[in-house]
Amino acid sequence: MLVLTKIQKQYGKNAVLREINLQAANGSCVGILGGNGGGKTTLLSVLGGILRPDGGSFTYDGEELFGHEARRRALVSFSPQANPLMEELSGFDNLLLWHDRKAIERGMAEDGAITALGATAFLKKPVAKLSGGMKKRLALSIAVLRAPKILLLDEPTAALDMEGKAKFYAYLKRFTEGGGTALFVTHDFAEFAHCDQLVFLKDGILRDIPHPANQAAAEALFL
Ligand SMILES: Nc1ncnc2c1ncn2[C@@H]1O[C@H](COP(=O)(O)OP(=O)(O)OP(=O)(O)O)[C@@H](O)[C@H]1O
Repeated sequence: MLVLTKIQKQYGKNAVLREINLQAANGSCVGILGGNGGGKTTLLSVLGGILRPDGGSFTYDGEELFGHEARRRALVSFSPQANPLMEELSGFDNLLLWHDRKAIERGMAEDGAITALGATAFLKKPVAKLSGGMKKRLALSIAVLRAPKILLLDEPTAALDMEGKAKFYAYLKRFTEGGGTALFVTHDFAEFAHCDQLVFLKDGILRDIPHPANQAAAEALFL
């Protein structure tokens, strides 16, 4: 079980996360909805170790991850909105910045994660010559290759074509069926069909949305 309790984060006087509470079962996908500037990226950045929280706790199966960086890194992977790629290197060499060669080769096998995301075919090309969707497939491959228990996904499908999205949803299903927990930020309401639980981030607080949600009811939350 993933449990967030009273997580807080402010930038100067701007309290973006006031009191974040969430419980997610192992093997589930939580969809996170919210307006622009609502704090979704801030929340994933705090959980992903990019930003330091001002307070609160983040536990996985009872183990505290805030302040325990090695354990957080072993259990949590973050796919940020902006791809963490070196443009002048090939896709393969970008993977090598994060993973050892054996893990990459396993990922490139027929049943591997890189192949599942549709990135294996263009790994020899320099990233600068890849399309936006190809870069996102590569960035997602970097995030998932460690086989984390918790996957933080910040608008993972924004640049993907229909095939890329279908491959990503299939990977997400495989990940949660294998016991992984995903936190999935998206602005595309239709994507919540791939989630088991929905929450809405507004005014620094997460509110539950009944699932499956109806789009009109979700839109009303923004007003
Ligand atoms: N590094 C920063 N320094 C100061 N304020 C920041 C910083 N990053 C974000 N903010 C502010 O925090 C608030 C939340 O931003 P955040 O990027 O977390 O929102 P979001 O929900 O991910 O938005 P979007 O849907 O537009 O991606 C905004 O008011 C933003 O201006």
